[in-house]
Amino acid sequence: MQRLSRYFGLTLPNHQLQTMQLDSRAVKQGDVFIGLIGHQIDGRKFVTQAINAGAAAIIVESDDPADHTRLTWQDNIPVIHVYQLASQLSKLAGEFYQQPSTQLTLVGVTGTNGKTTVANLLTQWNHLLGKRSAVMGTIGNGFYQHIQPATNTTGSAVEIQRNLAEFVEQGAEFVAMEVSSHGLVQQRVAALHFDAAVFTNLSRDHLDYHHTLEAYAAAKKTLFTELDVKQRVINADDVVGKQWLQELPDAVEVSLSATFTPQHQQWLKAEQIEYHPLGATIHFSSSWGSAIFHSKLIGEFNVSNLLLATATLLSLGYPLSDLLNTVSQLEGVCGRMERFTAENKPTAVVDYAHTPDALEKALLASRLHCHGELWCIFGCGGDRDKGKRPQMAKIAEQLADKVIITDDNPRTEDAAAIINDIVQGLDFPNNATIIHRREQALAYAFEQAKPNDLILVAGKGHEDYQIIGHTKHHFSDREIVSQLLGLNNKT
Ligand SMILES: CC(=O)N[C@H]1[C@@H](OP(=O)(O)OP(=O)(O)OC[C@H]2O[C@@H](n3ccc(=O)[nH]c3=O)[C@H](O)[C@@H]2O)O[C@H](CO)[C@@H](O)[C@@H]1O[C@H](C)C(=O)N[C@@H](C)C(=O)N[C@H](CCC(=O)O)C(=O)O
Ligand SMILES: Nc1ncnc2c1ncn2[C@@H]1O[C@H](COP(=O)(O)OP(=O)(O)OP(=O)(O)O)[C@@H](O)[C@H]1O
Ligand SMILES: N[C@H](CCC[C@H](N)C(=O)O)C(=O)O
Ligand SMILES: [Mg+2]
Repeated sequence: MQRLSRYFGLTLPNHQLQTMQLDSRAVKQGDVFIGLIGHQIDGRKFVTQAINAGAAAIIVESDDPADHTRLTWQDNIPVIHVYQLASQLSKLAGEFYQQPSTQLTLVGVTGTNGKTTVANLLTQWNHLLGKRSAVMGTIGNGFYQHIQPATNTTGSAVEIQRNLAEFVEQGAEFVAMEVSSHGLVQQRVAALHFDAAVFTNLSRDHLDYHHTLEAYAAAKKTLFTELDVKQRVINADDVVGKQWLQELPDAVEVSLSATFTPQHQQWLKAEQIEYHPLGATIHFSSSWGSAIFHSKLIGEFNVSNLLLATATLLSLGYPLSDLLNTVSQLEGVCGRMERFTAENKPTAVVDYAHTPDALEKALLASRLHCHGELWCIFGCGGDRDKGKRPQMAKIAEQLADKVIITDDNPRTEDAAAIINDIVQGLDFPNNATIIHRREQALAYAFEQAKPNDLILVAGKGHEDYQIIGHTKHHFSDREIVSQLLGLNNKT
């Protein structure tokens, strides 16, 4: 409690507090419950429930500035009222958990696509270099190869500080985390101390939340302009990244283009890239020196992701020779351009492309590795940005030889209505096959495709569920593809 007393300038009982909890249902004896005014629910109505569950202190959001740091009591438990609590929570939780982000190297990764890939590459690379390293993001949170699933890409302000504190306690030296635009707008990372922040790219997504692309870009930008960040690593091939670089003269420029002319002191650019069936050979130069990387990753965008990770580590002082010695051991990330092959069967690539830009990139990358016909199986999530649906259809039709449209987490929407929105983007709707049940769509593709064809299964990547209504049913593209190929359940 002393830390809370100090933080708020209040005299509070001298109890030892346990965990900070945002959800009353998780409160245990000795915890602090935080009652926030949420988007859907007023969390303050759970104070009594939290006290009954054993909360030793309560902090509640107040909409009245005059109420700020007012102390009241309920059943002998102190209740501290805080104006605009949500925006202070990262700082408060940081104080509570003894500023864990200052006790390790923390890298934040933002952008529409590539966050999971770059964050996981950074963590995996640090592991290969012998450092205790953890990750937080879409696939989950935890040390390399010990990742526990998480609800959100970017956890709550409290969860992040708590996870970081646990990582510190378990000896972590390095953590990479995905920073979503929602996380930035909701101040979930506001008081973290980032050693580096990475920007991958910006394209259409989440307009249901941000409404305009400008607001979405502005949300991402705050990581580089408003938060405590030492190194800024920016994709100079991205239109938005290019603009930001003009405003951020200390930022590291990263480009896939040999004709790119660096303007800043720190930079890295590809000189030549060779794509081959099992990966890519990348010749690059940089302000830290030149090298040739042999990588198992496939697709042009993964070269961009890899070079962003490389520039980040170089800017943090990692020797180029260490990176060169380990780069070829880096594995692709679960459900991101993940290839499944069996003799005399079509190749399958399971990928998480669920935006128009990602689908385009995934199809172009697949084409590089496909000798027969290119199949594309995809759908669009319900209760998410509807505008992307016809755009994804158009891209699939233009870049694949065969298109199968199927369900992808219809959630509370009617699956037929979602597919109807998708089909509106097709110039030749009769050429596409519609099969709602995803396992049937996959089975159909594998029946019809020839051994030298490639089937891109897009949209679900690592997900092991199909959300229908509010229910999560077990479902995994990776498992089904493995079964269809007669593989030993590669999951
Ligand atoms: C709309 C939105 O973003 N909501 C986020 C927000 O929730 P909120 O505070 O508004 O929650 P609420 O449901 O109104 O509840 C208010 C409070 O009551 C508490 N409560 C509620 C019930 C109860 O019995 N007891 C109780 O104490 C809740 O714990 C909460 O603190 O803050 C929570 C904590 O940070 C988030 O988990 C939650 O994300 C929801 C689950 C969500 O779906 N968010 C998505 C849109 C999201 O954030 N996505 C991004 C991007 C993904 C991507 O890039 O693809 C992400 O970072 O995951
Ligand atoms: N640098 C990139 N540029 C464009 N597309 C990419 C890039 N990296 C990955 N992709 C595509 O986007 C998909 C999602 O990649 P990844 O999971 O790394 O991104 P993310 O930003 O974490 O996405 P999300 O916000 O959905 O978690 C991949 O499956 C791939 O199709
Ligand atoms: N984290 C993103 C990914 C969606 C992936 C796709 N499978 C879907 O359900 O739309 C979201 O929730 O919008
Ligand atoms: Mg992600």
